[in-house]
This record gives sequence, structure tokens and C-alpha cells, in this order.
Amino acid sequence: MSENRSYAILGTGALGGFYGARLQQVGLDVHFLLRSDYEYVKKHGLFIESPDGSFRLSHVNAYRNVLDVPPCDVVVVALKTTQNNLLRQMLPSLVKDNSVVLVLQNGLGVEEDVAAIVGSNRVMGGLCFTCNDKVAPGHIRHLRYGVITLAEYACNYLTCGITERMLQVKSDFESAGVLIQLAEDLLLARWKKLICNIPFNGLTVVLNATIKDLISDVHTRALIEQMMQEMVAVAAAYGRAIADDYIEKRLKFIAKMGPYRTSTKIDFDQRRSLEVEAIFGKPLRAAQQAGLDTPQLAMLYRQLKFLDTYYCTNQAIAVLSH
Ligand SMILES: NC(=O)C1=CN([C@@H]2O[C@H](COP(=O)(O)OP(=O)(O)OC[C@H]3O[C@@H](n4cnc5c(N)ncnc54)[C@H](OP(=O)(O)O)[C@@H]3O)[C@@H](O)[C@H]2O)C=CC1
Ligand SMILES: CC(C)(CO)C(=O)C(=O)O
Repeated sequence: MSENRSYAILGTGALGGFYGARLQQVGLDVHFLLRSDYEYVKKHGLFIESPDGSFRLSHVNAYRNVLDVPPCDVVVVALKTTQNNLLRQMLPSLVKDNSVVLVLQNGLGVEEDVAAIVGSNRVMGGLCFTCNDKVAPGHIRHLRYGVITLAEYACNYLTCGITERMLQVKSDFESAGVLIQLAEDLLLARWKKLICNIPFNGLTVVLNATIKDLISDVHTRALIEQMMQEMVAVAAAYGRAIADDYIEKRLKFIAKMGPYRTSTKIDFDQRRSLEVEAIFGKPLRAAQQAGLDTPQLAMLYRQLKFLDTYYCTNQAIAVLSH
């Protein structure tokens, strides 16, 4: 990659808008693809509200049409996974020979889909531990954390070690004040993130609760730990050992997210399609393929499918208006 790396942000929402703005704030060349708030952002820029220091970028390179975005060194995928069918149209014009596509989405197997479009040597994954919400056009609220675990993708999630381009991306994000942890094994990093997303993103929706509520109640805490144990077992079946103390440590970390709703609950409250397949369906099918029974995950998946169908998709409008 070139020395002064350019970034394309596909999906200028809670996550993409936050990290992209931080990168532009320190002088990097960033290009933002927008949808509903394109006109607003083109005129007024982006506002990031954050306990680490709020700031406004009064001018950003804003685009409505992906074909107008120039090819970039790093293409950040920050759409919801429910929109990933668009990537086949979006990615080809954005990647150069030595570009890398950095997938910041939650879920399992998301890099595989991107690799099928741009080639497996051009993909990296980033697991974002951050609490963000896009609260108004061009206005992103960051509540806590922000650290990203970065790892290279290779076919079949083979372990790749630490590469030169990981160090380059790390250096850009760290210059922007974003903490980056490098990981040698992307699949292990994904399972570790799913251990958090499955109970918290799922239960905040089905129980209409915040992270704080779920962690403080003895019953939901027990449920969370059971779900986490199920995922530790599935990860182990795929050769990824997760240390015994990981759950306790993560629960302490997540407890500090307090009243955050999770990105899936924010989607549900806005009646947007839920990322059920990427975050819950794929892990469930991975468990089944490994011959493991994960009853808590299976129940959560089915509940979320129901809620997604009857409350969140276009189909829901048809069903409810009958
Ligand atoms: N929010 C968070 O704190 C975290 C989120 N994640 C993950 O990050 C990913 C992104 O989530 P998040 O940022 O919360 O989601 P958002 O819904 O806030 O952002 C997605 C953005 O993509 C835009 N978009 C959708 N379709 C198009 C299109 N065709 N063209 C241009 N833009 C488009 C949306 O536009 P519009 O504004 O019009 O809807 C929206 O702004 C998800 O996988 C999520 O699970 C992971 C960790 C934390
Ligand atoms: C783990 C958590 C809850 C915050 O990073 C998240 O990933 C989300 O809200 O989707």
C-alpha cells in the first residue's frame, strides 16, 4: 500500500462514520459513501459526539453513488450485513491491485463473502468493541470504548500471523486515537466477538433491555454465561481454544458499556432488518455442522427470526397490515 493511505467508508453510519471521521480528523484522505443523509452531510459535514472529545468535520468527501468514489488503499465495509448483497456491485470499482478490504461488521463468515468478490488476499477483518449510534443525519454518538481487533483473512480462515499491511492500518488508526489490537487468528477473534454479540445483541432485543439490565440481573446473567459457554464449545470444535477466564474478563469489560442498547437493539427499535443470519444463524449452523447442541442459541435465533419477520422487514408491513 502507498505511504499516505486513502480510505473509502462503505456505510457512513454509527461505526463507519465514527472511525472514518477520526481518520479524516488527523489528516487522512477519507471518502464516505452515504445513503439517507447524503444531502445533509454534503452540506454540513459530520458531527461526532464522544466522551473522548466531540468534534465536527465541516467538509467531508461525501458520495451517493459508489462509482464516484475513487479507488482507495483501504476499503472499509461498515454497512449492516443485511445489505451485503450490495457488495458485489460496490467493491470492484473501489479496489486497486494492492488495496485491502477491511470488514468491520459483526458476525461469522463475513470475510468469506467479501473474498469471493475481491480475492482472499485482499481481505482483513476488524472486530469493533465500541458503543455507537447514529442519532440524527450526520450525527454520530459514541458512548464508550472503540478498540478494534485486527486480523488478516485467508481462505478457510487459516491463521495468517501479523503482516506488514496490518501494521500500516494499525498505525493509521492509532494516529487517529483508535486503539488497535493485532491478532494472528481471525477466526478465533470472530468467535471471541460472537461470545459477546450472541447473548447481548440477542437478549437486548428479545427482553427489551440494556446491557446494564442484563448484566445486573441474576437470571439474565446466568443465561448470558450459558450462551457464552455454548460458543466456547463451538469455537473449540473448530480448533479455537478460548481460555477459561475469558468470559469473566469480557463480562467485566462489557459491564462498563452500561446503558448501551447494542447495535441489534437499535435496529429493532427503528424497525430495521436485524442481522440475524450473520450474528446468530451462521454460528448456529456451524454448531450443528460440528454435531453440537446449542439450545440457548437455537431458541434465541428462532425468537429473533420471528421478531425480524413480523416487525422489521418489508414483509412485516404486509403481514401486519392484513
Ligand atoms: N454500532 C456499533 O457500536 C457497532 C456496530 N457493529 C457492527 O458494525 C456494522 C455496522 O453497524 P452500524 O454502524 O451500527 O450500522 P448503521 O445502520 O448505523 O450504519 C450502516 C450505514 O450504512 C448505510 N447504508 C446502507 N445501505 C447503503 C447504501 N446502499 N449506500 C450507502 N450507504 C448505505 C446506512 O445508511 P442510512 O443512514 O441511510 O441508514 C447506515 O448509515 C454492523 O455489522 C454492526 O453489527 C459492531 C460493533 C459495534
Ligand atoms: C459488543 C457490542 C455490544 C458493542 O461493541 C456490539 O458489538 C454491538 O452493539 O453490536
